Amino acid sequence: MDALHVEDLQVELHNFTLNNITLDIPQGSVMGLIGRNGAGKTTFIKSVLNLLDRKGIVLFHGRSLEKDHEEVCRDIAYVGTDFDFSLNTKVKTLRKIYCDFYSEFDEQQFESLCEKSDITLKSKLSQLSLGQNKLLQLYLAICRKPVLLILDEPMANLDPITRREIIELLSEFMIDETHSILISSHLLSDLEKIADYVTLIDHGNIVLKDDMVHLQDGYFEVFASKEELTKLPKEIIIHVRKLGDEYQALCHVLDECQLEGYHYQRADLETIMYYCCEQK
Ligand SMILES: Nc1ncnc2c1ncn2[C@@H]1O[C@H](COP(=O)(O)OP(=O)(O)OP(=O)(O)O)[C@@H](O)[C@H]1O
Repeated sequence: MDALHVEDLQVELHNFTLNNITLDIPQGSVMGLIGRNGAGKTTFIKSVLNLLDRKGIVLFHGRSLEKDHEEVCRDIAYVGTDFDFSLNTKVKTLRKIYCDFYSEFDEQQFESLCEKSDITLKSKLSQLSLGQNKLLQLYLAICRKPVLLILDEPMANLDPITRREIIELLSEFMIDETHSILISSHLLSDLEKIADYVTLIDHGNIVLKDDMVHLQDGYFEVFASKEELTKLPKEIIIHVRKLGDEYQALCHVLDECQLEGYHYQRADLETIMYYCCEQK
């Protein structure tokens, strides 16, 4: 069963359209959502959660938010770009709200996570750093014990050590095979550590969807002349860029032997994104 099934999702905003997005997140896996600024990642996440008007099918473990609102809301925890509490709210007030509202909320885990990040229970949100605010949102979400975590840029404003700790925390969350994560991030090296699948959105369209093993092993950047490139099988060439007299191509091969005799290097996620996104 898929933790999230999205089919033909469409969103029309004033100056932006999200076009026929179709994707599945198998239960027990982490889907990374990547794309340039303004590509449509947040719009996608918000529309999946019915925070924006949309067309299409969205099912969480086979259930829809419209028909099974209570169960679906209990199963999902969302960390977005905004935090819906007043800056005067104290951490201990949030702890109480979450304890009252979510029967599964793990108070002890929450307190120990806060302590680790120097977030004191008597602090107001206004007294926390940007990073601590983000961490607090993540801790509240994780301690609710959801089955699906939806995280929009959770690593923004976090230092490299804290980011590692968050990746460990998310990896611990994923030990339970019924858990799944949808995570958008510009920090591709973080996603490379945790995502099982990656979806790349560009100008409101999915331009690439693959699993991380393929992404890390099957994509190569080939440097060649136009004549040399024409000798490569067309089906392995994903995108070509011209730089001066030289051509660079992103190729997807099942076996590196297919590139024998060519000057090439393995493409990381950033390079793949560079080729697949339209230049502005
Ligand atoms: N409420 C809204 N009304 C109208 N347009 C919007 C609204 N929210 C976002 N947009 C537009 O939709 C497009 C996609 O924005 P979105 O926030 O989804 O991008 P993103 O991929 O999350 O970008 P970033 O990486 O910068 O956060 C942008 O052009 C943005 O201006």
